[in-house]
Amino acid sequence: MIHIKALQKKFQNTVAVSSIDLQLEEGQTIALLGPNGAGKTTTFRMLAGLIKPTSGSIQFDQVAPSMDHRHYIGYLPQYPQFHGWMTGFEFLILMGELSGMSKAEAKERAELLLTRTGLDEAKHKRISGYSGGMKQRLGIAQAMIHQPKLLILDEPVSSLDPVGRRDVLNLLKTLKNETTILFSTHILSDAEEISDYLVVMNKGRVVEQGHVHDLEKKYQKQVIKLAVGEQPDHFIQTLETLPYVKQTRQEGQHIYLETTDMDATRASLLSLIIDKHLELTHFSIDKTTLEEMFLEVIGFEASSDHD
Ligand SMILES: Nc1ncnc2c1ncn2[C@@H]1O[C@H](COP(=O)(O)OP(=O)(O)OP(=O)(O)O)[C@@H](O)[C@H]1O
Repeated sequence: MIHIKALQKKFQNTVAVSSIDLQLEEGQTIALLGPNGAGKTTTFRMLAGLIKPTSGSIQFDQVAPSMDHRHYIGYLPQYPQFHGWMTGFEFLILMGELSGMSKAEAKERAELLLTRTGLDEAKHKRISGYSGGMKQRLGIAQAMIHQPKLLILDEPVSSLDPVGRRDVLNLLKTLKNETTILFSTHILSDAEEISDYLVVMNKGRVVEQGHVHDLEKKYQKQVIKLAVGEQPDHFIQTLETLPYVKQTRQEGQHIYLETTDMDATRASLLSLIIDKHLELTHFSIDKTTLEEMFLEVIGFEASSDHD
């Protein structure tokens, strides 16, 4: 649906986005992840048609290259501006009219979106009295006023308190079925919770991308944590000879054992402990999270700077 090819943006001497290639599919919720300065906002501003790429191309399947693709996109900037003296209802009607609707159409759409975003009760109140979460929900309603096919949200939950954050995440979950959503965040658990596809950027480049479940499979490690009544360093040598054991490490009295086959390793480990009459004082199974994937790909990039 969106084909991004060799997209680059330079600001004087800063390369904000460095030749990225992406294919984004219709109907998905896509999270763009990355630390500060990764190039997320710059990528979004190019997609939304607010700034021109230095080179490369963005092609929308449903929009002819000669056409303005902006009607196709709803955009919520990282720091949205509102007229605080207006009510939420007035603001949405104004935004609808600015996007080319008649007053009657804009009113109807505003009513609908205020209900969708849970702002019905506050619709005749001034925006200056809205909480951060309410403003962000109003911002999402504004981005959806013209029924865009693609909703681009720049860090929609970063500045919110836990309640506001939860409200916006829940709203995004309900919007998933009606539009393609592309949003940025540096909080991986938010991305994991609501998105189907993850794109990780660092220093202007895409360093990893894939469907959430594929990335989980690729990066999730299965780890056994155990403690036995024997010096761990001695026991570790025996553990390393077990099949499927990939890596072991010791932290105090605990041994961490990474395996490629949890069932087989658990069985052989427990029979080893019984055979050797060892006292098992701790046994648990952990899975690493995508958080570690995020740190790994970001960390890898950071260290490659020193090459
Ligand atoms: N208008 C500009 N002029 C000069 N440099 C810019 C401009 N906009 C962005 N940059 C630089 O481009 C790089 C990428 O910035 P960008 O805002 O796209 O990152 P980001 O991933 O959105 O970061 P954040 O999470 O902090 O919002 C940064 O080094 C930033 O300083």
